[in-house]
Parts: sequence; structure tokens; C-alpha cells
Amino acid sequence: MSDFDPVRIGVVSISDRASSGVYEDKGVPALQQWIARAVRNPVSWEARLIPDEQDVISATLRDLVDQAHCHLVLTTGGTGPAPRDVTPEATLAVADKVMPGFGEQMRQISLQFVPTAILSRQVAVIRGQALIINLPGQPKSIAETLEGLKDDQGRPVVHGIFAAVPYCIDLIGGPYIETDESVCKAFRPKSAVRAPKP
Ligand SMILES: Nc1ncnc2c1ncn2[C@@H]1O[C@H](COP(=O)(O)OP(=O)(O)OP(=O)(O)O)[C@@H](O)[C@H]1O
Ligand SMILES: Nc1nc2c(c(=O)[nH]1)N[C@H]1C(S)=C(S)[C@@H](COP(=O)(O)O)O[C@H]1N2
Repeated sequence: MSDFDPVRIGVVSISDRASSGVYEDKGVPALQQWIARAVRNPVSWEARLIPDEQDVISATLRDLVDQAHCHLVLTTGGTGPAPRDVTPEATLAVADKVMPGFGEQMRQISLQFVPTAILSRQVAVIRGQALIINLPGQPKSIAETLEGLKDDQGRPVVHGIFAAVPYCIDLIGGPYIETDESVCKAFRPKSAVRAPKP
């Protein structure tokens, strides 16, 4: 039996073209691959591939939190300025609390990779006992924003946002998430660090 708490994670790819079969969806696999590398807990997945429709996105987020009881939901796509980019609006519509630090940090990280990082309006919110985070649609941006940028020795140049996710989930009453430090070191105040199990 695993020593780690089980975690339920929703991964949502929001793309008109991937959801209608114009191209293969790379969003859900990229999210799952990165989380599988970084998180040591046993994960049960809820995966969705949906178009850029505000009502559909909000309904999917409500379902993942209220019915499927996900502790964390990651979306990819639909954060830009184009008319059909409505993921931030759909996410804010289901929010109990807005967590502006995640969007601010993700844009800082992404500026290390692309000057168009400022075009992403990505947000993060709390709904019930879940954290919902928007990531950009470009599949490579998923690892970039979650993991951040490291130097040649593997030291962080800019912290990825996932470093703050486990403690955020502690604070909203979720499972204790532990990470593989070679991918992403989770930060918690000393008083919140749980002793390793014997
Ligand atoms: N789910 C996805 N799977 C594979 N590639 C994607 C996906 N989403 C985006 N991309 C790639 O990243 C680029 C930028 O993503 P963006 O979210 O801006 O797409 P878009 O132009 O809004 O179109 P769509 O919603 O139809 O994916 C796309 O042009 C595509 O090459
Ligand atoms: N890390 C990272 N962030 C990124 C990008 C990227 O390639 N890598 N692309 C940018 C671009 S070009 C756009 S338009 C916005 C919004 O993308 P979206 O509409 O696909 O969510 O994300 C930005 N953020």
C-alpha cells in the first residue's frame, strides 16, 4: 500500500480544433505526463477535452469539483485575447476565491521563454476544496509554467508555480501532496511539513 495520500486531479484541454478532431489533442497527455513525473502520490485522473465555449468550460469545472471531487484541476488553452479565448471568464464564474499570484508568477516564468507570455490572461481560483489553475494552450507551456526554469546545475532561475500547489491544497483541506524534488520542490513552512512515515 502507498504511504502517500491519494489525490484526484482533473485535466481539461480546451481547444476548438483538438476537440473537433482537426488535430490530435496534446494538452491532456502533456498535463498527465508532467504530473506523473512530479507527484509521488497515487493519482486518479478525470480527463476532459472540450471546445472553447464558456458555458461548457464552467459546467465542466463545476462537475470536476462538485461531482468528481477533484482536489486540483488544471486547464490548458483559451487564455489569450482572441474572441473565442474565454477560459479565464469561465473559471472566474465558478470561483469562491481568486488566487492572483498564480497568474502573475506564470506570466513571469513564461516571459523567460516567449515575449508573448503577456498575452495569456490565465487565472487560478479556489472552488470548495479544490484549486483550479489555467495554463496556456501551447503544449510545451505546460511543463514551462509548472516547473519553471532551471540553470545548468538544476537550480531554479524562476520557480514553477507547482512549488506552491501542495501547500495551497493543504490550506483548503485537501490531501498532503509530495513531489519528486528533482522535478519540483514543494515549498511549505516548516510547521506544515509532515514527518516522513517510518
Ligand atoms: N490541445 C492541443 N493539442 C495540440 N496542440 C495544441 C492544443 N492546443 C493548442 N495547441 C497548439 O498551440 C497553438 C496555440 O494554442 P491556442 O490555444 O492559441 O490555439 P487556438 O488558436 O486558440 O486554437 P484551438 O482552440 O482550436 O486549439 C495552436 O495553434 C496549436 O498549434
Ligand atoms: N510558457 C509559455 N507561455 C505562453 C506561451 C508559450 O509558448 N509558453 N504562449 C503564449 C501565447 S503565444 C499566447 S497567445 C498566450 C495564450 O495562449 P492560449 O490562448 O493558448 O491559452 O499564452 C502565452 N503564454
